[in-house]
Amino acid sequence: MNTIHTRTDLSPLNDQQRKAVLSRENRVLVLAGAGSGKTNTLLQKINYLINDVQADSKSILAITYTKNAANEMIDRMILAADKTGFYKKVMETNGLTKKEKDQERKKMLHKYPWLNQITMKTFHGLCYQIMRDEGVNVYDNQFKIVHSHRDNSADFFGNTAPENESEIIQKVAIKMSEKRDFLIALKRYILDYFVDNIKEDQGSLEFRPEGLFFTTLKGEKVRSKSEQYIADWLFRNNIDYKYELKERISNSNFHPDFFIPSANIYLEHVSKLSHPTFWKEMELKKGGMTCIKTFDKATHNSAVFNQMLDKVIKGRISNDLSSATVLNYHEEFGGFKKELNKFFRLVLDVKGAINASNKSIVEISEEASKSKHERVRLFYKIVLPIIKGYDAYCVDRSYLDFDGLIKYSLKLFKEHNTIRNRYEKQYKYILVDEFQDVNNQQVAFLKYLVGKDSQLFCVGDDWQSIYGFRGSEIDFIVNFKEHFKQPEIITLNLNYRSTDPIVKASNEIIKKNRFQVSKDMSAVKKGGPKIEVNYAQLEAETNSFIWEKIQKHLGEGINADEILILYRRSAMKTSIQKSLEKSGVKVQFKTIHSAKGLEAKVVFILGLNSAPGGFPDPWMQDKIYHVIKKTEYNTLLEEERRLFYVALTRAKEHLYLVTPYQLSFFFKKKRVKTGLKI
Ligand SMILES: Nc1ncnc2c1ncn2[C@@H]1O[C@H](COP(=O)(O)OP(=O)(O)OP(=O)(O)O)[C@@H](O)[C@H]1O
Repeated sequence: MNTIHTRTDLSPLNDQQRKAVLSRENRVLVLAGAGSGKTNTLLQKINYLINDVQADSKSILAITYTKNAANEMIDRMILAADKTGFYKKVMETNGLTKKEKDQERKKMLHKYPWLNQITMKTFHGLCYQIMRDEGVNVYDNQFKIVHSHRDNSADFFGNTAPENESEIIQKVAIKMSEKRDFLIALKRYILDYFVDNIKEDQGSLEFRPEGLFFTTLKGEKVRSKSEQYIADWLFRNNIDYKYELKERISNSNFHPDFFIPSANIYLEHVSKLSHPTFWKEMELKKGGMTCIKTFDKATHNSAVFNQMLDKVIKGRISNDLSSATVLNYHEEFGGFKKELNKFFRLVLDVKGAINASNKSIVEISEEASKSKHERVRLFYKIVLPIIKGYDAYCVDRSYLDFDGLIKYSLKLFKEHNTIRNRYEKQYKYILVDEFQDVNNQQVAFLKYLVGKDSQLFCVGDDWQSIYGFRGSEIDFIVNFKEHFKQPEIITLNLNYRSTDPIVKASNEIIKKNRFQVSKDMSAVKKGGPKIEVNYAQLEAETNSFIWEKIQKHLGEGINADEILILYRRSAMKTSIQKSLEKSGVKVQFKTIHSAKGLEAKVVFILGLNSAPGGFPDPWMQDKIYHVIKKTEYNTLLEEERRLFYVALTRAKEHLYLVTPYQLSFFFKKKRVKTGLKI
């Protein structure tokens, strides 16, 4: 490339990075693999716009995916501007709290007004600003922000609602549980799918594990789904019963399935798997007791079964059953708090995915009713009314949650062209980091915001798109030119972060994906140690492998905070984390999803076995999400591979792939133990 004289020092950049910085095209996508300096390029672009294009700082908008990323961007801009080295020293001061860092950042921004005037925000932060200034046109201007269950860090300057998303969703469910039927349906769902963990392929009647497996509404365990049904029916009808009560008639012990004291009858449920009931009946007869038999066949149709129970049991009870006792939410769920919290987390994630999609609640409800899995159908039957209740609760109190911020900003732009024009005119340069993670709503918003003559400068890596389950659409980056007309697409091919073996291995893995933009990444750092793969029969063996390696690297002078242990599910790290903590070694533990953007000298990736719950486990994504977005096995597997790519590329020098049990099929036919050759 010919030397171009610029006020901004672009000499540290490589040719492609420089090309991106200098581009004057209106739509630019910088597409590149991990560690290639995308964020760096974006920051230099801002410097170039200010120093060379002489753009007004107020006309620059940089959008990041997380609040932390926005702060990091601001920090990097301040560091570049502060020639005294003061801010660098501050940042390097050990033990500064987040609050103190925020204060220092604010002070520095005052020192550099041009920097202060650049808008560097997340989509939510930007929409908050827009709604605060113009929201009165589409919403109550006294609105309060409801914090997301995932991110409580955003600061809305005293404009935060007194309750967060999680608290509201539970409040709504509690209110709805005043209706007995709703409470019972919710409890049944939690017991089946969060306590008993029944899987969708375990057909409700045929699935009959040994022993007492199924939890009844009353809270005890019974042997089959049919028995559970009978127990629940009795509970719902407020009829007291004893399950498998030990009886002794004429010298022999036996356990009739149910005894109902108020009717003085026994109930025996008969299925193909039941032991013969003949002698039990004889014994009961001898004792002058009534025994009623119910049959499995009848339970296939719940209406018929209900009718039968109504007839044979209610008729024999003298009590007035109409005054069923009021069930109390807190009492009913007292013993299942953990499971209930898990359920609500899922509800909130699903709510987010629905909001990120283009589908309405009605469409989701129709789609869900067609699911072949009972678990999925029941989930939406219970959850969609909760989500509706949540939305109504927020509107009543002028609350806006993160999804609401973008939804109403979009509405504002759609319905108020003059306002939209004003923003379009203001932001002449719109830069978006991590573009692979955008969802439908965010792209719709961008399309309103970016004017014909403004520059949209996106950077991202389709190989690192890992939030499909939350609604991110990889298609926006892979098929960028279909969404934004005539773009210039620049690829960066050099990885500055990782050594040669790491870059080669990660390329090799990701190339197996079909839906991707192929890129040729190569390492700037040649040489470097081989990747080590360790698998053993026992978890204790893999743990001692990790332990020894950590000791070795600490001995070499590598800091503990340069050692990162990555996992897909928290169960994978529990035992090793415990033993490291006990010995006082403070390495970083992160889920792969939360390690995005990080780097470390030494990285361990745990749990690499392709068993259910391992990694990869494409079916780990709950089928509940398939209602919002149809997803096939291969698509899910590709996302798993991208997740693995993100994990691999966090490592700068030493990379260890570790698992007890069977090794992942990500490595089949590769050499294992040590010295993986890829
Ligand atoms: N031209 C360059 N010369 C030397 N080092 C560079 C250059 N560009 C980037 N780097 C370094 O490479 C590393 C990765 O850069 P950066 O974090 O910007 O990459 P990225 O592409 O955003 O990474 P990822 O997508 O994996 O999060 C950083 O340490 C950065 O300083």
